[in-house]
Amino acid sequence: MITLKNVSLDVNGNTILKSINLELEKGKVYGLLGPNGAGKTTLFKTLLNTINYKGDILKKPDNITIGKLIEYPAFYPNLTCIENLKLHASYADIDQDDSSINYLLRVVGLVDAKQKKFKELSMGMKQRLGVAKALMGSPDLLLLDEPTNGLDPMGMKDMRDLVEKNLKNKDRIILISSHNLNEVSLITDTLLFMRNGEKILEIDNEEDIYMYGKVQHIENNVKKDITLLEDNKKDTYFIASEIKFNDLLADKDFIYKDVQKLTLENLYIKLMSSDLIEVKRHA
Ligand SMILES: Nc1ncnc2c1ncn2[C@@H]1O[C@H](COP(=O)(O)OP(=O)(O)OP(=O)(O)O)[C@@H](O)[C@H]1O
Repeated sequence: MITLKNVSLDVNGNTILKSINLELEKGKVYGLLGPNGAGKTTLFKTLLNTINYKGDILKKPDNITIGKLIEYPAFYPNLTCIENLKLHASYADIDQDDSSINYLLRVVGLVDAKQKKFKELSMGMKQRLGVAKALMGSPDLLLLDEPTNGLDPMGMKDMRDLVEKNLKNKDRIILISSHNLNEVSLITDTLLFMRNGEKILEIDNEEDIYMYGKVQHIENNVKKDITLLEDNKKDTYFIASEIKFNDLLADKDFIYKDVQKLTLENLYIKLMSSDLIEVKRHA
């Protein structure tokens, strides 16, 4: 488990990350969504401890290992896949013999291309080699920053299968950032929406349809199955999966108004183009 408490970053007076609170649990895949400049890559860098942030990141156990694919995968163009991975293993002081490197190449579907030079690989193959590098040492936390960037639909599906079948396991936390909402919704357990350096909503990724509207009579009760959102503190809104919302309708203590169905894309647009932000609950 990794806990972020009030993680913030200011650079030259600009807020890059704003008081991020987050709990990452092992066995789960998290999707990080947000527009260009929202702070997704910077959040990865705080987890990697490569930038000076304020706040705390608590890791249990504290020797959690991290694998990363951040920005464009960097390899030597004239070396083969296998040579690149061996070189990285020696730089990173990770004990990898030939059979474990071959195993990694098999996991990412590159075993037939292992003697190809990096510069000869397709974009999708390069990304998968980047994943193989990230997987070295079987990390507890895997950070994948836009792993489907530049991939065609087949490449995206390959990456999705790779995450679901080979990367996800009960002991690992996976955090994936992407601009591709469909991809993210297909492979993640939890969606994290970021805007202007702030985590504005965290929601279980259960369905493609979300119910959204205003909610009243929430002050004295805490509804577990809805996420409350505030818009400039004028009104309280809610967001819930369709199934949960149908259960909630039976509870007459709550009044829901202006309810509409939103696709993930519509939800994203609404969150990014308004002041909506998740309300902290009093548990
Ligand atoms: N080294 C740096 N110095 C100053 N500002 C930076 C630095 N790196 C990033 N930023 C700024 O931090 C903000 C967040 O950038 P970041 O790369 O984390 O966003 P992102 O959500 O990953 O965006 P994208 O979707 O384009 O990858 C941006 O405004 C960016 O200009």
